[in-house]
Amino acid sequence: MYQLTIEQSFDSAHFLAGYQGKCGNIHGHRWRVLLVIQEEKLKEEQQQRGMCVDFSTLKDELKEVADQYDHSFLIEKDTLKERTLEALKEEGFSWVELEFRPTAENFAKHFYDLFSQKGYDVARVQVYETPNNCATYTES
Ligand SMILES: Nc1nc2c(c(=O)[nH]1)N=C([C@H](O)[C@H](O)COP(=O)(O)OP(=O)(O)OP(=O)(O)O)CN2
Repeated sequence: MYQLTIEQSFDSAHFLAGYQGKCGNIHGHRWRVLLVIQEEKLKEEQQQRGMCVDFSTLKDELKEVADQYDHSFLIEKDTLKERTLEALKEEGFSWVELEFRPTAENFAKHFYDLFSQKGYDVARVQVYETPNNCATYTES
């Protein structure tokens, strides 16, 4: 089995709704996402001969996803008042509404599912929320 690992990152603000402690306040992270995909066999033809998939293809796909969150405010759906969102909008701030609480675990599963849906055999996804804190999601 061959495995490829690709890393991308994004800088975002978030808070954990309902969290008793400092992470309940708005704060920022540089989120590092490590995507590991696997293949039994390498491609045999043309450009990708001897590869599972071209690193640059995978890197671009992960960057496209990471860029959706970059320099944004990640808000779990229904956790801020409508008038707070209106005020953010008036100030010209942008945010991304998430269906899940923005924890490292939930992001790891989110990226796992996304790349599985794209047709990759995803071995695992690791999300570093800080240099020392990392969550891994795998199904194998
Ligand atoms: N299992 C999880 N625990 C926590 C998560 C998470 O995603 N999964 N997230 C948070 C907070 O977002 C927090 O910012 C990160 O944790 P923490 O270690 O408290 O952050 P720091 O490294 O900045 O803490 P220092 O005390 O400054 O070292 C909380 N828990």
